Amino acid sequence: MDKLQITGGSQLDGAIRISGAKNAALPILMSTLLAEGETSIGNVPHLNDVTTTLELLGILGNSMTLDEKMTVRIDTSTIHSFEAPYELVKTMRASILVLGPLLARFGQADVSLPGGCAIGSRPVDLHIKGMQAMGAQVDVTDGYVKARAPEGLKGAKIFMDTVSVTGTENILMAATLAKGTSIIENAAREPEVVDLANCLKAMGAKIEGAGTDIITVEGVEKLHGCHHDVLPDRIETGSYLVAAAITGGRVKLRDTNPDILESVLLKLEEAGAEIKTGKDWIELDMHGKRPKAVDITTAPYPGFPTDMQAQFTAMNAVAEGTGVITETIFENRFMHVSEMQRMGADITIQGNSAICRGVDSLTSAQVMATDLRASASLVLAGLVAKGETLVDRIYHIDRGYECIEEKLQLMGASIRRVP
Ligand SMILES: CC(=O)N[C@H]1[C@@H](OP(=O)(O)OP(=O)(O)OC[C@H]2O[C@@H](n3ccc(=O)[nH]c3=O)[C@H](O)[C@@H]2O)O[C@H](CO)[C@@H](O)[C@@H]1O
Ligand SMILES: C=C(OP(=O)(O)O)C(=O)O
Repeated sequence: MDKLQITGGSQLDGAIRISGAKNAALPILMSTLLAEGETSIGNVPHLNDVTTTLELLGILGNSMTLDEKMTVRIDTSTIHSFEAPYELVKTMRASILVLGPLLARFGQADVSLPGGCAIGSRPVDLHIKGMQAMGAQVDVTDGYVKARAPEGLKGAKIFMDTVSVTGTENILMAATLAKGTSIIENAAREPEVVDLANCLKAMGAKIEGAGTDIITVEGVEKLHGCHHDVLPDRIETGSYLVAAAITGGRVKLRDTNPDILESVLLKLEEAGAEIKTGKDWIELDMHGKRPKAVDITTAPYPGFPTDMQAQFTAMNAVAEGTGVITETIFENRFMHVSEMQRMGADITIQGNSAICRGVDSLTSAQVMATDLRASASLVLAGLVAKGETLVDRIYHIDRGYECIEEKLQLMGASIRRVP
């Protein structure tokens, strides 16, 4: 199994391009199931989760082509299966996103239950309640969500008890082909939900309010193919900004969007970074300084993203002063802390908070990644640790970071993939 070997100590300095967002690409690729004819999706990131998604769409019977620029063309006219099997769902929870589109267009969907994962229990009850509210018969048996709506779905008013990103996306996709009007209240406002809504609108869907907490959908009879480019990955962007900040370096990130990263940019400024932005670029310069510790509380968008929490924990671990990180979205998202402690970090967990007392330096160790962002945070810690850090189980990283070692090398990091 591959590992990442990092020799700490280089101050990063360079410019790189940001890829399309994993968390937008996955629902958007799933949304092509709703469209009759061919849809093409551009700026798709080259990630393991994308490969899994294409594999799943292939199992359902779609014909697909992929060019060297990562534009995916999907033709749904040959769909012949309505089942997302356990083998794929267990490697990628976002597979649950086939539920809404298959049910809305074909009146049936069998999706393996994703189950829990390293960061928490992650139930899908809100997805199921949404489909039931639209008139589907849903049974959870043999480890599968089995949903039927032979007469089609009906528009409904749906209140989300908890703000759920993929829950909102699943219900939004289902509502596009339901008869009548659906209103999703307490909807997720994440930019990836807006990007999905924009793609659905290009297919002919009637949607208002995406990006607010009330989304209204007027169901239509059919959706058609379209072209849509996936928005830039704000979490990849944030991760490389922290990589520059933690090493006292500087970076210019291109093909990104500063407008969807406000909470993260403000925290980096509080940590002492100088930040400049343009329409599609961000420059961060730490001027060789050590970052100052910051307090963070994760929250749904526009709050501070839980997917950036581990990276800021790494930065606080070597920052000046003490920073408190509070995780409010997932119950078990501090798996990186015990690995950072093995590298000499002074972090204590109290309930859902991590109290980080910045140390002068970390020391290298062999560490193990437990989930995607935990893995990224260990790479960041490795960039400033004395000696050679070896990050194991990097298949987690390959789920969500395109060519991470090449991008870090371009910024001057000493990192390589080893067997
Ligand atoms: C593919 C994708 O886009 N993944 C993102 C998505 O995950 P995902 O959409 O799975 O996360 P949710 O927004 O649904 O989870 C938010 C909270 O709601 C709870 N919940 C969710 C659904 C449900 O039916 N019942 C329920 O109780 C979850 O356990 C969690 O505590 O949003 C998360 C929160 O920003 C991010 O960390 C993930 O990177
Ligand atoms: C938790 C994440 O992804 P997923 O929901 O796909 O597990 C993530 O992107 O950090």
